[in-house]
Amino acid sequence: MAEVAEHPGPSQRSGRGAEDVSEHHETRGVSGDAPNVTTRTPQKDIPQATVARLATYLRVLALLTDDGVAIVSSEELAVAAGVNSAKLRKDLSFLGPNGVRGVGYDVARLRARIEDVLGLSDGHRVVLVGAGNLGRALVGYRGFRRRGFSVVGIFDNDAEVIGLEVEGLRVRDAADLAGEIALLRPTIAVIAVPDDSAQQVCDELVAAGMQSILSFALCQLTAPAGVELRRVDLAVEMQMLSFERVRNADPDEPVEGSTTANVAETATGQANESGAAGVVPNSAVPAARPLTGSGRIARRVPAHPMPGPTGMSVSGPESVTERDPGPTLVPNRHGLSHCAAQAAQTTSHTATEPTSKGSVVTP
Ligand SMILES: NC(=O)c1ccc[n+]([C@@H]2O[C@H](COP(=O)([O-])OP(=O)(O)OC[C@H]3O[C@@H](n4cnc5c(N)ncnc54)[C@H](O)[C@@H]3O)[C@@H](O)[C@H]2O)c1
Repeated sequence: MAEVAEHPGPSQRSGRGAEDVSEHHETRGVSGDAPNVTTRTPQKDIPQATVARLATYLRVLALLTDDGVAIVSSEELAVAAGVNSAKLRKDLSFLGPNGVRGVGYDVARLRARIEDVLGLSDGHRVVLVGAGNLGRALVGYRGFRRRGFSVVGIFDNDAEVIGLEVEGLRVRDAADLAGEIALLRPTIAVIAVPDDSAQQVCDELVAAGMQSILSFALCQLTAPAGVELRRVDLAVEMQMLSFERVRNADPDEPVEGSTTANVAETATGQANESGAAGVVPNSAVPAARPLTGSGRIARRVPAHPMPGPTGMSVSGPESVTERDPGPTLVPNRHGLSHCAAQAAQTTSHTATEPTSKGSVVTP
């Protein structure tokens, strides 16, 4: 938390910018003076981009709590979250009055309020289907539990995997999915099976009553209306980084061991010095640009990044500034042909793709 303390640090006293918190004052929700959350903000009124940023604020608030910080100003919270303070105040206005003019936000109360709005107050029970490389890494990541997501069941259909213990959980037989889900009462299901099994698993989860499904399969899945289906593709995140890296390259500034021509070749997939299309030798890779560069991702990085525990990062700034390494991902051994066949019929929301209204548009 040293980063927060330095720029300028949240404290037990009111911080700079605390007076700004009075900008948001909606009549619904809790009063700034009320000790308890009594009224739910209608979640449907909150834009999805704001929801994604609320999750970021929540992460920052959790770290502040860990550090014993009781009050934080809007400016301090904004810096730590990597957004500008006006946007933060606008986001928090959806929660109703929370801050106190000249004082700031009560960290515990704001945290509880955001958890309430995000539906996290009671935590979530998560089941995961596919106890392979990815599934085991996800189950092994303790950050989920810290953030209210407890994996209560893990399933597989491989006889050699069923019965194995993963992080204290016995891998259950996927054939028993429906009955086990009725017993386990999960609120979220995660799909980590190969692409050619993903739709079938999705259908089984829906049939078992699951209404919130997160899929790591690369192919797009379909589900009935009323089922919230989100997809995470870390490769898309890296493709976006790749794009930003190329876009941020200054054509007038030669980079050691490289030329602007190299950059252009990388972007277009044309042959470079090595003679291989789209492959650039290490020496030709341009140096990283300063975070203050003109690129969209670079602009979203906080001036003073705050590391913190994160889960499957599908959002903006925190994915650049994580403290915890998160799950270790192992390359998939399956092809993509199945996905291509399904690409035409999609209903899933893609958490990481730029076309989504999802969390990629965080600050
Ligand atoms: N979105 C991402 O960023 C990302 C990253 C890595 C992997 N993936 C995807 O995650 C999936 C899993 O990858 P992996 O490397 O863990 O694969 P893996 O082969 O190591 O594990 C897959 C597991 O699923 C099980 N399985 C297969 N069919 C099943 C079914 N019908 N019901 C229950 N279990 C079943 C297998 O027995 C195996 O244990 C793949 O689709 C991969 O493309 C996505």
